[in-house]
Amino acid sequence: MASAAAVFDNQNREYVIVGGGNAAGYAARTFVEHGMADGRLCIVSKEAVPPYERPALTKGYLFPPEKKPARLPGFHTCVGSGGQRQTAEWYKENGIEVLYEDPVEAFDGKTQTLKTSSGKILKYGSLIISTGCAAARLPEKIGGDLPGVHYIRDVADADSLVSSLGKAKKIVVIGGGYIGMEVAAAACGWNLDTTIIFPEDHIMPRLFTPSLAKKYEELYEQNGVKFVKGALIDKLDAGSDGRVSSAILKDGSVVEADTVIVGIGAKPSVSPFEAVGVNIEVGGIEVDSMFRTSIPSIFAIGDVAAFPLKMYDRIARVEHVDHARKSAQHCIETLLTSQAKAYDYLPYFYSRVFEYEGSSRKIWWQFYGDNVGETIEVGNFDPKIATFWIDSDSRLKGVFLESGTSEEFSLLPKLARSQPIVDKAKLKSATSVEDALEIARSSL
Ligand SMILES: Cc1cc2nc3c(=O)[nH]c(=O)nc-3n(C[C@H](O)[C@H](O)[C@H](O)COP(=O)(O)OP(=O)(O)OC[C@H]3O[C@@H](n4cnc5c(N)ncnc54)[C@H](O)[C@@H]3O)c2cc1C
Ligand SMILES: NC(=O)c1ccc[n+]([C@@H]2O[C@H](COP(=O)([O-])OP(=O)(O)OC[C@H]3O[C@@H](n4cnc5c(N)ncnc54)[C@H](O)[C@@H]3O)[C@@H](O)[C@H]2O)c1
Ligand SMILES: O=C1O[C@H]([C@@H](O)CO)C(O)=C1O
Repeated sequence: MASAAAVFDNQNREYVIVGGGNAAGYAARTFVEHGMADGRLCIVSKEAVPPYERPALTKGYLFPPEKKPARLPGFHTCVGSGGQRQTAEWYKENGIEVLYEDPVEAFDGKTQTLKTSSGKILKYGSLIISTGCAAARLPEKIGGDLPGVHYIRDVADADSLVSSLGKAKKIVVIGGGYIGMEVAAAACGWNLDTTIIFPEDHIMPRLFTPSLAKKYEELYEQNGVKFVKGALIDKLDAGSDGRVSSAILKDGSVVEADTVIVGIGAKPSVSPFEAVGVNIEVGGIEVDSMFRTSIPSIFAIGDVAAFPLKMYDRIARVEHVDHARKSAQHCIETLLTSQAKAYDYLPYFYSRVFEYEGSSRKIWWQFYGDNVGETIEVGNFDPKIATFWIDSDSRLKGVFLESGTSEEFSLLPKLARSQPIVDKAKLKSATSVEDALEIARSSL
């Protein structure tokens, strides 16, 4: 590609964002807010549509047809945080060039050029890598690519899943993390026979305590969902029609299924940017507190960025939308204003399930901070429950709340950010979630 830039001089771009996902949408907004988008910004996207709020794909998108599912253009960024809906027209009106379905396949840092799959050569002034993650897959040799086996990362995946759900009777969900929990709850809305299979002994092992997980598992069981815990998949088998027909577990047991949804984690999409510098511990492109990589004028944001999590003094990758939004805003603001402001992120995760009309119980939870130290759980899940993570110095490090009011939820980031010393005995003796939150508030 060495001479490409000279040949394709008309392909010069001042700012290029690679990846048209959640972070890209918020980055584009920040360019517009600073009057720096018009004729100067180009987004190179693998997908066929402008950036959208990815969380919707395992929530409103999977409502059954009669329960008014969410569809594009309804949830383009930045509506998820109460902002403007940036449709394809919005990008045009703001003079932003978007190349659709044309992923970047090659990168040359010396000549500052990118090559897309259609063969376009783009020379950039500044490059923002926002390629996100891709779903981890089960190997092809154990049936990971059989018809009827689904992964869910983008709207095309979600469309394919919806068409399978319409015909499905028995579904198997592999993985007990976010996708597993959200897709299994969605399947209840379609009245499908649903089994979740995962290797750990409880759901959401990265965040939930065993006791918290038990409450949610019971709710899923009341909705008819079956759990197979501590189990690994040996292979997925196909029926005579070539479609998946069962999951065979390592212990030899067989779980029948006409549709399988795999949610076994995500991998940062670093290719073709490996040379920019990959962090070996957490994966992803390594950046500093202003999202600058090791190469001048190249930045990385969102799921793919391995950044300094200042509060906890460690390098982290965060695969959640709040960080995608905030990292995008922070990176573009510091880039365009030359303000040397360090990103100081407070981790925030949430989920909402059983939201469809007619569901017997909606659930919605939020977590802020770090889930380290001992835990104190308050409440019976009727509907509220709270968990507090407290370190050996009695500092509150993390807090989880189910079914809070907006006022209660707004207390959580204050607590997790300031990490007050709490009276553990008093917190343990709290008679209700409201009481526990009041005790925590009074320690601020
Ligand atoms: C189904 C689902 C539900 C989720 N729900 C929640 C939730 O409820 N709450 C929450 O906090 N988080 C949730 N997340 C996580 C959240 O969506 C991500 O953290 C967020 O999308 C990250 O934004 P991003 O821009 O970094 O990556 P993405 O949004 O994944 O965007 C990356 C984009 O880059 C494109 N791309 C990749 N490689 C190339 C290339 N070489 N050239 C061009 N384009 C490329 C991809 O196709 C994609 O469009 C969910 C994720 C999924 C998959
Ligand atoms: N509400 C949310 O924040 C939300 C919702 C959906 C998706 N997401 C994001 O989407 C991405 C993918 O989600 P996910 O649920 O797949 O990842 P995850 O990391 O939350 O969960 C993966 C789960 O897969 C299981 N697992 C791992 N390896 C396995 C294997 N070989 N066989 C069987 N099971 C295995 C484990 O039970 C683990 O909990 C993540 O980045 C996640 O943060 C977030
Ligand atoms: O952050 C989110 O954005 C979407 C949706 O609210 C957009 O309309 C969604 O389901 C989230 O959790």
